[in-house]
Amino acid sequence: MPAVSLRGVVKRFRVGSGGLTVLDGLDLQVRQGEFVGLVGPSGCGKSTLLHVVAGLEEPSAGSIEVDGSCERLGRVALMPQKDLLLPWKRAVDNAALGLRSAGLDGRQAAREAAGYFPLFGLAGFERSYPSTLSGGERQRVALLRTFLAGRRVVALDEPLGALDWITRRSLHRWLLHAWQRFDAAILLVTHDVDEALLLSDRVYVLTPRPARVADEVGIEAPQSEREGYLASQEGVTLRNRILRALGLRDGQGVPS
Ligand SMILES: Nc1ncnc2c1ncn2[C@@H]1O[C@H](COP(=O)(O)OP(=O)(O)OP(=O)(O)O)[C@@H](O)[C@H]1O
Repeated sequence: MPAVSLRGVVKRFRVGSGGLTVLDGLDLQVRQGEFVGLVGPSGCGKSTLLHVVAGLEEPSAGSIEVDGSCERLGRVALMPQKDLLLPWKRAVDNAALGLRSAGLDGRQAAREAAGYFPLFGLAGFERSYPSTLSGGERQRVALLRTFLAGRRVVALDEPLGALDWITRRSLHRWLLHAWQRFDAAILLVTHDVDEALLLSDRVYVLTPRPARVADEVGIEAPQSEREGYLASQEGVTLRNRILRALGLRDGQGVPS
């Protein structure tokens, strides 16, 4: 049974006196424990897709199942694009919010959350307030909070979008650790084709709004060997295929 299954999903919003079709017959699947990337032009409907998967929005047509159930609320941990930490709570208490949403009391949740700080490279920062953390550290706390919600499906909306590439590369490592440790199915929205290729088992490429699947690309090489793979002829060909599906010509960034 797939972790996430979308069949013919359509989403329309009412805008003024008219309607705006954002998702237009999407078929998409995420297997148990799979890491799936989602790339597409700005405004094509990626966040809307995650909201629909998480049960925050209902589709106008089509069907969605998470772990074989149409009831999605409470089955998906969503990290929205702007996932702000609560400034008045220490890092450990921010991370513990994930566990509290899973039903643990405050003290127990904080103790358990603190146990994961070393895994996320956050040892020593447990009692720090968000304002004193770097951007990368804050995102790691937010990622930890998301994983600690204990859901089998994790939906991440551009979690690293605001960070520089060096910081992002180190966070890719933490993200892959967390994926393995929590054995979750991940749906990751990113603008960055290289990020999608470095992390994902499979990448869905979406068309401009209304979003449809323009291409679906599987990546065979294990994540630990991706850097080398992406520099190989096969990796370059795959990257160019995604850029073409996005309407960009062979890495030149020129719309075709
Ligand atoms: N609640 C809503 N009501 C009306 N229109 C909406 C609503 N939510 C999203 N939209 C519209 O749907 C379209 C897709 O938005 P969405 O945020 O899903 O795109 P996106 O691909 O995530 O964009 P970006 O990559 O820039 O974050 C946009 O045109 C947006 O204005």
